[in-house]
Order: sequence, then structure tokens, then C-alpha cells
Amino acid sequence: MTNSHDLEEHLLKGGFDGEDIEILKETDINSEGEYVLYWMQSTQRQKDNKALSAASLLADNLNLPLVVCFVFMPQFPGGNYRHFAFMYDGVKECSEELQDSGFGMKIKVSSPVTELKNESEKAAALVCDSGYIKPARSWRKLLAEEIEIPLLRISTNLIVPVTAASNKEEYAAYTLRKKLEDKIDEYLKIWDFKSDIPDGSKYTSIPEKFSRKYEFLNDLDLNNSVSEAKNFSGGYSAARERLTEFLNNRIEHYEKNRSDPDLKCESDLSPYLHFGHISPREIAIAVKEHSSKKDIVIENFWDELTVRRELSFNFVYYNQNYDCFPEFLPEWARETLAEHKDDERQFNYSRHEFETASTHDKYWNAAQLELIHRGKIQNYMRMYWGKKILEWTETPKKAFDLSLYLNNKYALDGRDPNSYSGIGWCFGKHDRAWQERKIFGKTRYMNRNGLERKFSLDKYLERIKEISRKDELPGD
Ligand SMILES: Cc1cc2nc3c(=O)[nH]c(=O)nc-3n(C[C@H](O)[C@H](O)[C@H](O)COP(=O)(O)OP(=O)(O)OC[C@H]3O[C@@H](n4cnc5c(N)ncnc54)[C@H](O)[C@@H]3O)c2cc1C
Repeated sequence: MTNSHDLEEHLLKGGFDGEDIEILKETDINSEGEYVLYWMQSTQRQKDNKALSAASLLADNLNLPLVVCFVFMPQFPGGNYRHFAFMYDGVKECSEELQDSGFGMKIKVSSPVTELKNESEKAAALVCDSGYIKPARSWRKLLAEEIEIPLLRISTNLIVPVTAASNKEEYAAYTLRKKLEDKIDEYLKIWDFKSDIPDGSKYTSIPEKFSRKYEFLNDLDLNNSVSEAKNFSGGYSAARERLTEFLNNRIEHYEKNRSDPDLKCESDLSPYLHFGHISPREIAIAVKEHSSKKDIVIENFWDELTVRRELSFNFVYYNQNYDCFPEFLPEWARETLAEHKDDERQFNYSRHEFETASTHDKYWNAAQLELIHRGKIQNYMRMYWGKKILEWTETPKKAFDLSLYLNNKYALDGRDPNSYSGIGWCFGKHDRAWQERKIFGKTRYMNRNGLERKFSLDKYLERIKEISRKDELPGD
């Protein structure tokens, strides 16, 4: 193998398909290179990590060690202490596993482009995982411009690679569903890696303080505005535990009751998916096996994980305006929101009032407190939360910006493709027109009466009270 195309060819022979691989830097291999380098960024795990698998296959062919490099970037756009504390757990666990497998492990603190450029000088070739939102994509592009060796990006964190699922932006779940259904089975296999390659341990370099979580994090000079979410520890083992608990106790109720905030049927896996601590494929396979063993229906969960989630990636991949309001919206939603922009608002809250859960509505406040204290909002309440921000803010544009701000600041699963499509959905993305109303126009309406009619919410409010350690929830 002498260049980027040979590397690609080798991966194709090893079972990858063309949609799994993108050559970001087309050039010759460094024949003096001492190792193959894998830049781990979005996929912080050893198990079912296609990028790791590809890098190890190339190292095997070149008879070189594999070195994995992870860069903590304290200035990560929008990242704060909460996100780093969760991410740390995953990177720590996985770095130990990778070293046990004989790979060199480098942990750096800086900017990925600078660090990877330095590390690439001794490398034969570089492999990276996939980043879908803008900053992650631009680092990969920038890195490709800076280095002198081949750079291959491997599709990770999706079941079906985004370009294999569809070659265009999809209008809604129903337009993507069929395309995914036709493909998904061929992608439902766990990817392993080669560990019988030359030992890479002599390249390992890890900061001395890395084993001591809080000392290490405190030295990073992070944005400390949001504290650690104590209900969630990160990492593959924690993700696997959540999955097992979900399968044993909740998935069978999920089909009928997933929306009910009192019953707490959801999996809570989104933070782990966001940081790549577990692969969606592993979850899908486990869920499928469980459903056939126990003979239970998993249609709704399957649809959320394999269609709705993959639709979000399709959205941010093909629509470069995914974070620009109102450009990312379909025309009908743009028009109707513009027509109703100046409708009188009965409530018009400031950012501070929203952020401190000080609205008149105890349900909305509870959702916001859940976000602040737990780092995640229950599925149905998250929709209510987003819809009410639209209703109680001066303009739809301000509501969009505010929703993103709050979601991405406090949610452990924030800054994800799902964040943009979830919030976008509140404004009509991936939805259809409904009966026209004030403020909402033809976008879907949600109201408190509906919420109270459907659910009791007593247990939900109790739970949030407990989490937020308050005697009374504000509002009402
Ligand atoms: C206003 C708003 C903001 C949102 N922000 C985010 C966000 O920042 N990050 C995030 O991951 N999700 C977001 N979502 C989508 C959804 O609410 C979460 O994915 C879900 O609540 C995560 O909890 P869970 O893992 O317990 O979900 P489960 O119900 O157990 O579902 C399992 C997995 O399926 C996927 N999934 C479930 N519901 C959806 C959905 N509606 N769209 C896409 N994928 C879905 C997720 O990956 C989830 O982890 C948002 C939705 C709304 C309405």
C-alpha cells in the first residue's frame, strides 16, 4: 500500500463499503512512519467502533502499531464542566481498554488540529471517526489541509452511513423510513478490531493527573457555569448497564407508555449515544434479540433509534443551515411563522426567567429544572418545553436561539444532530401543517390542557422536586 487509495482499497476488501469511507487527504503514505494514527473524537469507545476497526486493519497490513490519540479541547464550542465530566468517564474507560489491547494511547489537552498535526509527523497514515455538526466537520477539513499523510474518515455513530441511507436531505421520517428499512439489515453487524498487531505501548503518553478525575478536570480551565450531572456517569460500562436495565424493566412498557412523564419508560441512552460511548448498532441488535426472546413489540423504540435519530444526521449533513433560523425550515413553516410573528403573546419571558424556571407554568418549570439538575428532559416534556418557548417568546427567531442555548448548555445530549432536529421540530421541521392558530401559525400546537388530560404528572412533579431539592416547584 503506498497511498490513500490503496488504503481505501484494503478497507473495501476487509468488508467496509464505499459509503463508510471518505478520503479527506489524498496523498502518499509516509514510508518512514512508525505507526498508524487513529484520532478518536466522536466515537469514544472500543466496542463496535468502525474507525478503530479500519485503523487496526491498516496497521495490520502495514505491520505497524496502532496509536490512538484523544484531544480534550477545553474551548470546545458550547462545552462546559458538565459535558467534560461525563465525557471524561468514557475516555478514561476506553483509554484503559485500548492500552490493554496493545494500542498506544495519547491523551492531549489543546486543539485537535495542532495536536494531530504534530502526532502525524511520525505516522504513516491517519484515520478519524465522523463528526456531523459544523465544528467537528471543519476540524477534519482543516486537519486535512495541514498534514502530509493520508487522512481517511470512517462513518461512525450511525447504523446506516448517512450517504448510504440517502443522497439528499429528507423531508420527514416517512420519506427516509423506507430507504433505511431496505438497508438496515446489511449494517447490523458488530465491528471488531485487530489486536494482533505490533505493540504500540511505547508511544503511550497520558498526563500524570489523568487518573484523578477532578484534579485533571479542574486543571483544564473549563467553563464552570454548569456542574456535573450526578445522575449520569459516562462510559461504555455505564451505557451497557442502562441498556440492560432498560431491557429488563422498561422496554415492554415503552411501546404504550413512552410519552407518559410519570411512568419513566425511556432508555436514557441519548447522552451515551451523543458521546459515542455506545454504538446505536449495539443497542439495536440487543433490542432486537431481546424482543424475539421475550416476544415483545419494539416498533416505537426501533423507529426512534433507527429512523428518527438517523433522520437528524441526514438533516445536519445535507442542510448547512441546520442551525440558522428560519432558513432550515420548509417553506410552509417559514411563511406561517412569519405571518404570526407579531401576534400578541399572553406571556413574554426573558432568557433569565426561562433559565431560572420562573414561568407561570409548573409543568414547564419542572421540565426546565429537570434539564438543569438532571441534564436531560423526559421525551414528551421536552416537546412541551420547546413548544412553550415558541409561544412565550417575543419572536420565533428569539425562541429558536433561546431553546438551542438552554438545550445545549444543560443537556448532556446537547450539541447533537438530534438537538437541531428536535428543536427544529418545534418550529415545523420534519412535521406537517396543522390547524392554524395564534403565534404557532400552522405549526403543531401543544397546550397544558392536553398535557393534563393525557397524564396525571403527579409522579413527574414529585421526581423533579426530589432532583431539584425544592419543597415547592415554582409556577402556578
Ligand atoms: C425540543 C427538543 C430538543 C431535543 N434535543 C435533543 C438533544 O439535544 N439530543 C438528543 O439526543 N435528542 C434530543 N431530542 C430528541 C429526543 O427528545 C431525545 O433523543 C430523547 O428524549 C432522548 O432520551 P432517551 O435516550 O431516553 O430516548 P428513548 O426514548 O429511550 O429513545 C432511544 C434513542 O432514540 C433516539 N430518539 C428518541 N426520540 C427521538 C427523536 N424524537 N428524534 C430523534 N431521535 C430520537 C435517541 O437517540 C434516543 O437516545 C430533542 C427533542 C426535542 C423535542
